[in-house]
Amino acid sequence: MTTFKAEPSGRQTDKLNLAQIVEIATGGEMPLRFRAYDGSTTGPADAPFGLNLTAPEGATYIVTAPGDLGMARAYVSGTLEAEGVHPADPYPLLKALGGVHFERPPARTLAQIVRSLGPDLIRPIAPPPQEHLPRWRRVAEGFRHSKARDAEVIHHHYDVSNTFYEYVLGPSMTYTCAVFESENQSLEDAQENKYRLVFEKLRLKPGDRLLDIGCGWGGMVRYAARRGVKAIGATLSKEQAEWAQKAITEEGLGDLAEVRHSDYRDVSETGFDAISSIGLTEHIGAANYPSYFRFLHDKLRVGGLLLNHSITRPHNRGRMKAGGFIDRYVFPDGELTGSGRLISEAQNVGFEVMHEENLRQHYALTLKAWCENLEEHWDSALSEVDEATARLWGLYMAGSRVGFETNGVQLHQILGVKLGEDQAPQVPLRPWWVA
Ligand SMILES: C[S@@+](CC[C@H](N)C(=O)[O-])C[C@H]1O[C@@H](n2cnc3c(N)ncnc32)[C@H](O)[C@@H]1O
Repeated sequence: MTTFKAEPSGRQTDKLNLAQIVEIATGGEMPLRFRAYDGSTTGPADAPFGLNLTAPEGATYIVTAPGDLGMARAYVSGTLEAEGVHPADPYPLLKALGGVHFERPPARTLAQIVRSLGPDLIRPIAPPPQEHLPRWRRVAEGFRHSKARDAEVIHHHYDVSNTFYEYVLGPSMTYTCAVFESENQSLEDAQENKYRLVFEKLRLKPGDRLLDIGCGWGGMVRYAARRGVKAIGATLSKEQAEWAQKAITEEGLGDLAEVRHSDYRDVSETGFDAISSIGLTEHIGAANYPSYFRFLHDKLRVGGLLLNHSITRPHNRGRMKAGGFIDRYVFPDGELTGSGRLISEAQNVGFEVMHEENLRQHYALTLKAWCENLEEHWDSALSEVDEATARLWGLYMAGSRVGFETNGVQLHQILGVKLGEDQAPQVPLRPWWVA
């Protein structure tokens, strides 16, 4: 790779073309082919993947919102085209870009860039105009996670189209990390493994009562009901609840299973034998962890078990918000912390934490399978959602896969048990499930 020189043109007064600006932004280590509408090019000409900046609008997105937000806006607007990859799965391109250190250039170089782009490009610009990509209002901490705001945010992500999710997720309609016995196992089998693992960790048996919060399309609820467990699921997504109730009826599980369109905080029943929370914690915000775990503790009988399955950070320091385009377009208000923080918060309300398991490699495989599904059903998917939405989903799933592979994020299952006043042990001596 060539090494970037701070003054590629030799004189600070010279105007830079778009390729030179990209060279500066990537520290001279552009691993992809890059070409722009001004005719300039950079990066290795024989690289298998490339980026093509087709219009000034794309340049403006990139320069006015530095980092992944601007790139993502340009990409979903179609003014930054990826070459050599399918839009359902830009993973190879993102993986190559993952090695680039985007550095802020020195002030004089920045001034030169601004001069080069000119006032037309350095101007405020609305985000891509697609209606389905609302620009999320930033709200102050105290207003995030009100029931109304959470309902709005969940509606945005989950009520896209059940059919679109069927294409991406496959028949299990499970939108969380699967558990793979081998890299070649099918997604369907791996999702079944995950449900079995949760079911067994929770020591469920016929006649028990399970509460599944953030239940999605009801996969866990139906798995448990098929095995004689009375299961209630709660989801904030109306479309999910309708889909799940229909599936419950069609399978003849109506006596045992129920999925409600409801905030988990509105579940009034108590005395559950077990609670599963699979992919919900990411949505609730770290400030709410104490009330979240206290609520779940209150809902269990003594000896009842909680299985908390969620994306985590690999450490317990620093910022928790996803930031960038994920925060703006995919999971507004989502927050991640390390598993240590989740375990502490569960312990602080009285759970005895018995076990934790990190499944990060499994989430990378799950995301790979979702991208493959989207690619296979691309044309049909485009009759359900517009192309910008489909491209956005491909981008965020492939980017998340890179995140799990590079340990930017992890996935933890945490198992806790509610003790009685005497603090007596409530579970067998050794783990009772097959890993
Ligand atoms: C990533 S999905 C996981 C769905 C499901 N557990 C699965 O594994 O497929 C997250 C779920 O959390 C739900 N959710 C988020 N906030 C919620 C809340 N406050 N109350 C109830 N459900 C919520 C969403 O509606 C969605 O069903």
